[in-house]
Amino acid sequence: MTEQSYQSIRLHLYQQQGGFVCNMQTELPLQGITALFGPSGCGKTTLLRTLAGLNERVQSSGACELYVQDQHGQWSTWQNPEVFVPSWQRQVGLVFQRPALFPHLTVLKNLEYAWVRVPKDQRIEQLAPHNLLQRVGLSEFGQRLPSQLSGGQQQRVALARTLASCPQLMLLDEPLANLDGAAKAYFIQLLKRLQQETGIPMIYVSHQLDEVVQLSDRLILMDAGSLVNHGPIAAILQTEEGYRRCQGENILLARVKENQPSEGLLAVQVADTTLWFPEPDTSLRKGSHCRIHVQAKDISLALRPTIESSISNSVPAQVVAFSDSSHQAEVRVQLVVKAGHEIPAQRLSATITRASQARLKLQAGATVYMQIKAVALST
Ligand SMILES: Nc1ncnc2c1ncn2[C@@H]1O[C@H](COP(=O)(O)OP(=O)(O)OP(=O)(O)O)[C@@H](O)[C@H]1O
Repeated sequence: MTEQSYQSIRLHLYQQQGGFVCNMQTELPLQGITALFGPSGCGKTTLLRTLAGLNERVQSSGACELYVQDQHGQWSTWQNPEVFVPSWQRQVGLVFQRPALFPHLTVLKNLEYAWVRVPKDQRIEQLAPHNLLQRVGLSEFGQRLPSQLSGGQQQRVALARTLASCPQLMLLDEPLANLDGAAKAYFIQLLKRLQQETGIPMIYVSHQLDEVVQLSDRLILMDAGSLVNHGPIAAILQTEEGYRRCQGENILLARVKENQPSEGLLAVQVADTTLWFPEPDTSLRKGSHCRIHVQAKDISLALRPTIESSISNSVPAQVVAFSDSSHQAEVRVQLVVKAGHEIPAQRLSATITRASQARLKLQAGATVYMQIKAVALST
């Protein structure tokens, strides 16, 4: 929808705060949703605040050079020893853990507050307050005060208000942290849809791996103040480092074979196997590539293809190795699904009990059949 969005960021940040040292030097493409993922205290918020223009004082205790590339390929400076562009001039939208809405303004007026501050020639009609309220499913709630909404609804208003400022980049700091299961699931789907519809790149901070894997297209792995790796999430999970840090979550690359809205089922091709699963998104076109998410605990292993089972998805794979899981009675089986025609061989993990490992006499090199419940798969 928007052609006004930033393309990439170039950053060199050196910062000491207490005993913590943040040292990052990178160029980050801005495409789709990028998750900043790493353990607590690794510097995710520090990086996000720097991008947002909330880290001006770093120049006195460290160094920061930050440049942004616009849609025409032009670079401009956001921060260096001579220049500091304040947050409000960066055209970035911020969403935090708490919605921070104006309590005395109605929902609609909260959105209008952001919209009227956008210069007329920079406004994107689809991001006008009424359109946004509809997009976040709150058309009926425009005249309510924030206090008359649930926490999940308030967070949707906060997201809509940020979009109403027509930003060229969205920065989100754990926006799901205070939401319960149902509100979280709704928000994840909403965020994915809004990103695809608006084309505005988003950088999203989280230390919840399942959230990150469901939501993001790209992943930045962080640890102890450094960037460990970054790239498309499926590629990162295939690296040794990504696999180790993201154990328990799998992304499979697949090609859409059939999308049957009447039965609500999607069929995708992975290597020579077809997987079926319920998928609400009927916009996925036949022949297009997609990514499938499945947790290691939702994959069981069999030595032969099973018949007469409610589990219809069975994918042949080869056992590569075993690694310990967090529970002593469990083991993670590293598997490789053989290459398809267009998609390379893919590594993933299944969690089973040690008792099952012994019973099946599983060893490296064995061929197994991964049984995956359809309801455990999602795009
Ligand atoms: N104002 C400050 N003064 C001193 N140390 C700070 C300050 N702000 C943050 N830190 C330290 O910097 C480190 C990085 O903090 P940051 O908030 O960026 O981490 P994070 O990865 O976002 O963590 P979390 O996931 O827990 O939110 C931490 O060790 C923190 O204690």
